Formats: sequence, structure tokens, C-alpha cells
Amino acid sequence: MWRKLPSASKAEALEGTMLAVRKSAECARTKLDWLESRHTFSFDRYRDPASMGFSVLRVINDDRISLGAGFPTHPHRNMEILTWVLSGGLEHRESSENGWRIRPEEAQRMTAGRGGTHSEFHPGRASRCTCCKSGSFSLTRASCPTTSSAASRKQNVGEECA
Ligand SMILES: O=C(Oc1cc(O)cc(O)c1C(=O)O)c1ccc(O)c(O)c1
Repeated sequence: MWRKLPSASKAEALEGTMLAVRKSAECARTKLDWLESRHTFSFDRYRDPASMGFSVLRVINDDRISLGAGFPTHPHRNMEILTWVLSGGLEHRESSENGWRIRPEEAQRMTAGRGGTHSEFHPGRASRCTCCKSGSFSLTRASCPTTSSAASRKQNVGEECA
């Protein structure tokens, strides 16, 4: 489904908008046997027409994922997705057959572009994975899907998820 993208002038018009702090514990919650998630904006079964995002930003979720569990393969298009793993780890696999682990204190940026699928699972051996997820509408449409990641700490080669 195509959605109308906010134009640059609309984004500029948001300058001076009042920002509200929404702490995770105060946000809507999804509790499943494998997932506990807090949603800043409407997500999945949580629907609040007054909270559908901010400018191009559509998703901010705070996820806690059980060992061996995760999000099965699903599609995205024209979205920019950021995953910031705080503890545990996530195994990210794409339709292009690329796949890698996002380790604690590592962030991943995915441009879904003209479309693709991905899955994300917590393969760790210790406790749950905690991560912060954000999704925003791309300002350019149908670009090439690309993914990259950045670590905020030095990592050892071959280091495993906790
Ligand atoms: O990023 C989006 O959804 C997700 C939210 C999560 O808490 C965990 C995830 O693994 C995902 C995901 O991988 O998709 C997202 C982004 C944009 C959009 O329109 C969505 O419906 C979901």
C-alpha cells in the first residue's frame, strides 16, 4: 500500500512543535509468551488514532524477546528501520539471503527500499534480548534495499551473543 510521504516543507513546519517524553513503562504494552513490547505509537493491535507517529517516524518499540523466539519472515517497503540491541542479541535474515547478528550495543539500519522480507530471532544462550526498534517512512521511494550496522563498543571477532 502506498502512503503519502510528508514533504520537506511539512517537516520544516514541525519546527517548534511541543515534544512530550513518553517513558517506556507508560506506553501501551503487548505481552505474549515470547515478547513483551512497549509502543510509543499505534502498533499491531494497539490502535490510538491520536498516536500514529511523528512526521515520518511511525514506530518506536521497546522489545523484550525470549530465548530462541522472534519475528518470523515479513515484508517491508519504503521504510527505514533502526534496531538498537541493548542486551542479548538478534539474528537478522533477509530475503537476499544476507544474514548477521546484531550484538549488544550494536545498531542496525535497514532501508527496505523497493521491498524485501526479513526475520529477526534471539539466538542467545542466556537471558532475554532487549532492543529498541524504530521505523520511519523513507523520503525517497523504491530505492535499493540496503542494510548496515554500527557498534558503539569494540567487539572481538567471533564474539557470541549472551
Ligand atoms: O519495525 C517495524 O516493526 C517491528 C517492530 C518491532 O518491535 C520489532 C520488529 O522486528 C519489527 C520488524 O522487524 O518489522 C515496522 C516498521 C514499519 C512499519 O510500517 C511496521 O508496520 C513495522
